[in-house]
Amino acid sequence: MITTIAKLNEHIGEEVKLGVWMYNKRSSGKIQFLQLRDGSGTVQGVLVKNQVDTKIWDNAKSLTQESSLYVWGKVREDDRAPSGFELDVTNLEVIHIAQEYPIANKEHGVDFLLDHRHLWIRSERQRAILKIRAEIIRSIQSFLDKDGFSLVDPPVLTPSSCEGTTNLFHTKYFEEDAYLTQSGQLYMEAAAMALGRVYSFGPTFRAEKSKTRRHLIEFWMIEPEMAFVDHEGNLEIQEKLIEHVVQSVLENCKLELKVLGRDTSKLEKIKAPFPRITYDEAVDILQKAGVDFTWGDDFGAPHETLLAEAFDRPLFITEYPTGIKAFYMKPNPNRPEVVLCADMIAPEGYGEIIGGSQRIDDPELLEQRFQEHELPAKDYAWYMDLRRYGTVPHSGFGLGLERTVAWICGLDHVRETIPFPRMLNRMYP
Ligand SMILES: NC(=O)C[C@H]([NH3+])C(=O)NS(=O)(=O)OC[C@H]1O[C@@H](n2cnc3c(N)ncnc32)[C@H](O)[C@@H]1O
Ligand SMILES: [Mg+2]
Repeated sequence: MITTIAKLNEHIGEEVKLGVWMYNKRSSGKIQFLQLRDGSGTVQGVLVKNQVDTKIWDNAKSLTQESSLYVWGKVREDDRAPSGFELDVTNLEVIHIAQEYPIANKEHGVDFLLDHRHLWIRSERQRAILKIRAEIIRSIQSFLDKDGFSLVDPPVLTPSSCEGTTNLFHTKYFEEDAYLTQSGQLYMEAAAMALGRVYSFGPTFRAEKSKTRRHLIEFWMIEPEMAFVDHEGNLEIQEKLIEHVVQSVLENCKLELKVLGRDTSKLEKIKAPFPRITYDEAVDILQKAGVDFTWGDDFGAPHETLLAEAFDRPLFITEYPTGIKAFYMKPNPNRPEVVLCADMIAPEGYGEIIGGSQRIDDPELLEQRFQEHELPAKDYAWYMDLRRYGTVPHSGFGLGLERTVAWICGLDHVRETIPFPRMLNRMYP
């Protein structure tokens, strides 16, 4: 019966059949060692010349890197093997002899690997990253579903902006102008008035002409939105969520974290509550550290790194100046020049992974913000209705999936965190 490498522990001593690709091999003349993978894991197939038909031996010899085959063999425990098992091969059937594989088992440049991303994702490292990405998604949804959140899907084609008009992706919607969504938030606010606690999970788009290790043009965001939850309640949900996600990856992705060589002791420390400093306190820290920084400016990556390095878990920076934040953010009632928002800054220099805030729930103030931000009221008439018909205090946040994956995996660049990265000057493959 055909099984998978991940389930070999259920078949110790048994003869099994696997569908695999051979990603490497070595031979001692009388024994061939086939490095096999099937997407669920890797195992070494051992072929002994005098124990199989010549035809099987020759078929094995003909295998090239990434050739596909069925292989039969007896599962044998071997604690020297990463998976704990080896396969004593008794038969094999070639499915396809791969052409000369472009990604040889050696170093390649980033652009070459990105040009071959459709093949690069087969490598053990990239597979490990994508498995951890999948676990992060699973654990986020599990946490939110258990906490009474409902998944709601916002539109991707939208008539207006949410996060400013400088990085909108414009397209045509028949005769009308349309924009790829920057954030599902505004629609999540409508959904929260219907279902209480909701979240969206999907691609979002920012035409940002910035080539940094944190920015993608298309990235995936999880956007929870909660009716009757205030600023502090928002932070508490975020820190519990991140604690749960990190613990889930530590529990369920041990092998993948080992493949990446990730120092998991740093992840073990990620426990709520997370430290909170205000924007004012952050400015004070920077200025005392000799950084030339003016109140009212936004933080850049170096500032976030310096501020976070004093902490071993994510840091909330709260209450930024109203003037540098989005139109929808609720001002602090006692100090209107700052808003009830927070960025969550990951440790180890990974920067902002979450942006969130309490939303303006006062109709007059929101009308005023549309004028201040020169936003066409007609495009937001539906959004104003949320304040005309039973407005309530509500808050939410956007978790950037790729930046979270980069931090938890300990990666240098977000391009490895998404199956097919869209970056400045790259939309292929
Ligand atoms: N529902 C909400 O309240 C979300 C809110 N409307 C929003 O979009 N906030 S954000 O612009 O800070 O983006 C949120 C997160 O989205 C990530 N982000 C934001 N922009 C990017 C780019 N360009 N590449 C990768 N990741 C990005 C990053 O982790 C940010 O913290
Ligand atoms: Mg932000």
